[in-house]
Amino acid sequence: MNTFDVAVIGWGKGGKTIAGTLARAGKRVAIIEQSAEMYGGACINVACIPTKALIHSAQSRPEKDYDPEYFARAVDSRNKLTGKMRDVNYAMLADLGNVVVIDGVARFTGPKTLVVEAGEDSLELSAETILINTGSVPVIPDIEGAEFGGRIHTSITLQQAPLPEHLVIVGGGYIGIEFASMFSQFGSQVTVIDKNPRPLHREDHDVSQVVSGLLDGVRFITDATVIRISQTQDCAAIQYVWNEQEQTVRGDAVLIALGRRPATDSLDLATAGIKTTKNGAVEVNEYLESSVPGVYALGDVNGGPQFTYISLDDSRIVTDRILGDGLRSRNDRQAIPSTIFTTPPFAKVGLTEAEAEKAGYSIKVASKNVADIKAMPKPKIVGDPRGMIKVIVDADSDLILGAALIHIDAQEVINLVALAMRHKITASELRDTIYIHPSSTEALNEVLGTI
Ligand SMILES: Cc1cc2nc3c(=O)[nH]c(=O)nc-3n(C[C@H](O)[C@H](O)[C@H](O)COP(=O)(O)OP(=O)(O)OC[C@H]3O[C@@H](n4cnc5c(N)ncnc54)[C@H](O)[C@@H]3O)c2cc1C
Ligand SMILES: NC(=O)c1ccc[n+]([C@@H]2O[C@H](COP(=O)([O-])OP(=O)(O)OC[C@H]3O[C@@H](n4cnc5c(N)ncnc54)[C@H](O)[C@@H]3O)[C@@H](O)[C@H]2O)c1
Repeated sequence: MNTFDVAVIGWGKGGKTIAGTLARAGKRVAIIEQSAEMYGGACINVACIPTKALIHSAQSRPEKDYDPEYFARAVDSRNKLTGKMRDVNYAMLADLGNVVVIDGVARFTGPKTLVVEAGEDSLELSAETILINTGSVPVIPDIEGAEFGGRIHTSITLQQAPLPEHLVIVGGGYIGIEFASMFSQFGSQVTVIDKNPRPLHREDHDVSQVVSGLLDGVRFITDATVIRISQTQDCAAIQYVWNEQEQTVRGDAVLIALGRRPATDSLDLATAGIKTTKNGAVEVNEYLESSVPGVYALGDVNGGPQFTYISLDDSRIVTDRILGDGLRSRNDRQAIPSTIFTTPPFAKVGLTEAEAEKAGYSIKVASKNVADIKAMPKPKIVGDPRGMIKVIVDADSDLILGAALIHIDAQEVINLVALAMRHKITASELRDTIYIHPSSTEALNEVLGTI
């Protein structure tokens, strides 16, 4: 039996960060990854970075026509970028004297013991501290014919397939909207089907409407129940019920984007006595420790918000637990921003207007379309004055409760608003702050001046 101080299962953002930190602090660390194509985790290989590289290529293309060769070149240059990042990520751990990289699929054989299997080979190991960082996998819906393969894609396989002429996306959430925006800019015809009355149904009506409006030419079918997906050599057919009538839409590729669930199937958690929640996440306390002391779960696998920066923050909590004073916890988290990388991007933080009202706040809403904001020249300079800025303010305390920003640079400006929320900087203070000109942030002077 090989013995380590720490075993990390999965090379995700949180796991790789903490593996390096603990190794540098003198711990003997094993990092176990099931695929050599995934050294560095989902973010750099198949998720955040490659999709944003493709989005950048799509945005850089002024034409709107269907151009599969341009797409193939964009995929090729994206693959070169991710290949380089994978090599750098591998070396960051493999070059550390205290780290052993183990290739294979890990599963528990006891609370502190694992077996790693790779083909015919297997390796047993034990560690006092085990960090589960296995990420998430796409949800497969209970819809007839909804099996990945052929013309039916996950967000990962679609990125490597030929450019579809007509892409049908089932699910109008983060992935659905980002991919609809990107593929329509690559020249594909795109249809999005969602079961809810509108895409991004958790957002305020006006916000969801402005985001949908950015997606030029994309057809949205909402309030629809998909009942069957089938494929032939020529096309895929998606049958759905809308307004009590059965309808069919055909495309040459289908993307199923109905959420992602924690990747725990391969781990045999029950053998170790590690409890899971009803959606299969590792059940953890606020310090991310599972029901077995010394076994922690970081990133998507613990059922928290599915973002790379949350996995990174999970690593701060667990590092503090192992090397620090152990006080940091996920209860400290406030105002977590997120961005959907449409063109221009949609960034949000905190409560929507509807959520704030439901929570009983007395609110003021500062809202303006970007085109009407006089003191916001940046979008006009770059030629894209679409979008809106909406900020929800607590009328009693003047604190910001939430914001939705849809404009050039929104993914940057949202970090400022989130910081203001965390540090209780009031809306009036944000309104009266000096900002760079010309920038997108300076819009806050004017928009917050409306309330
Ligand atoms: C298309 C797409 C775009 C996204 N874009 C963004 C974005 O722009 N910004 C953002 O913040 N988030 C984005 N996300 C979400 C983000 O990718 C995830 O939240 C993040 O990567 C989760 O990281 P993690 O640390 O949980 O683990 P992951 O990075 O998922 O790593 C888990 C690793 O564990 C390995 N593994 C699994 N089981 C085993 C096992 N039994 N044994 C050994 N190895 C195993 C896997 O191969 C994988 O490498 C996106 C997601 C998708 C799908
Ligand atoms: N830019 C980013 O940060 C980024 C980008 C992509 C993904 N992600 C992460 O990945 C996660 C997963 O994204 P996702 O888009 O798969 O999930 P999601 O939860 O964001 O969206 C799922 C969508 O599917 C719809 N839906 C559910 N069941 C349906 C059905 N049977 N028929 C039709 N529609 C149905 C929902 O109404 C919702 O709009 C996100 O929650 C996010 O955390 C982040």
